[in-house]
Amino acid sequence: MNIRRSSDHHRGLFVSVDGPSGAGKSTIVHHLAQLLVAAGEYVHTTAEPSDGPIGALCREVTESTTGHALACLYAADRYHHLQAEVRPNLEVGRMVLSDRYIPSGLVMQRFDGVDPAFLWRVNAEADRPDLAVILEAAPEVIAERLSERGPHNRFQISPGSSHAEVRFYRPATERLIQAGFDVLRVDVNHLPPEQSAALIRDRLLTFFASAAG
Ligand SMILES: Nc1ncnc2c1ncn2[C@@H]1O[C@H](COP(=O)(O)OP(=O)(O)O)[C@@H](O)[C@H]1O
Ligand SMILES: Cc1cn([C@H]2C[C@H](O)[C@@H](COP(=O)(O)OP(=O)(O)O)O2)c(=O)[nH]c1=O
Repeated sequence: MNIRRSSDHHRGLFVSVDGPSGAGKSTIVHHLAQLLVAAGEYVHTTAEPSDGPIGALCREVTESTTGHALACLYAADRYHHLQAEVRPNLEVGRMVLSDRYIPSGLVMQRFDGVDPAFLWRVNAEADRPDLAVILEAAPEVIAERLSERGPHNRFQISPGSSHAEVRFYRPATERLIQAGFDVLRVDVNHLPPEQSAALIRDRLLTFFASAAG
């Protein structure tokens, strides 16, 4: 099934995938990329923090820095990621799939008590994705997946971190919808990652259908 001719040279679509740590973002982005390539798309997968210099700094200082400083640093990485990697790929017609984007910036720095209004402001100039996917799951489900995988940093080690993350995602998702973002919420409690990816692919198909029609 060829959903769109890649030679059309249209701007690609920008899709972000966020959700609590352990929900399955990386796994789903991997499957989604495979499905889109099989459908004839050129796909560029990426993640935040990015592979660029500011992303490296984010990873280096996440354990030793907190609050507003870290919020600004992740936002700085986001603006640089857009300029250096996301936009250039979109411009040549590739679909860009980002494992974490603005929603993570609205959620994670709340662990350090940063005011949601500040997080919104510092991210306000970042490009709006064509589709912002938010994976949703019960804290017990993601805590279980995280304990099998192992924590990646301080946001994932405290026993209540999964509960807090799920709680922070609710107002962040509502804020995005209120601001007019196209949000797709996917309940990943029971779905295997391949099926979640297929659901997102089907939603993207509707974009191509409406662009063609
Ligand atoms: N739908 C699913 N059902 C069961 N386990 C899953 C599912 N999605 C992901 N996993 C597992 O959960 C763990 C976390 O997945 P990962 O994709 O790394 O999450 P994230 O990127 O959201 O932190 C991995 O060990 C992965 O294999
Ligand atoms: C994009 C972003 C990520 N982060 C954090 C959340 C994650 O703990 C970490 C990304 O590390 P990563 O190893 O990719 O974790 P995961 O597999 O759980 O996504 O960066 C922020 O704190 N703020 C942000 O804006």
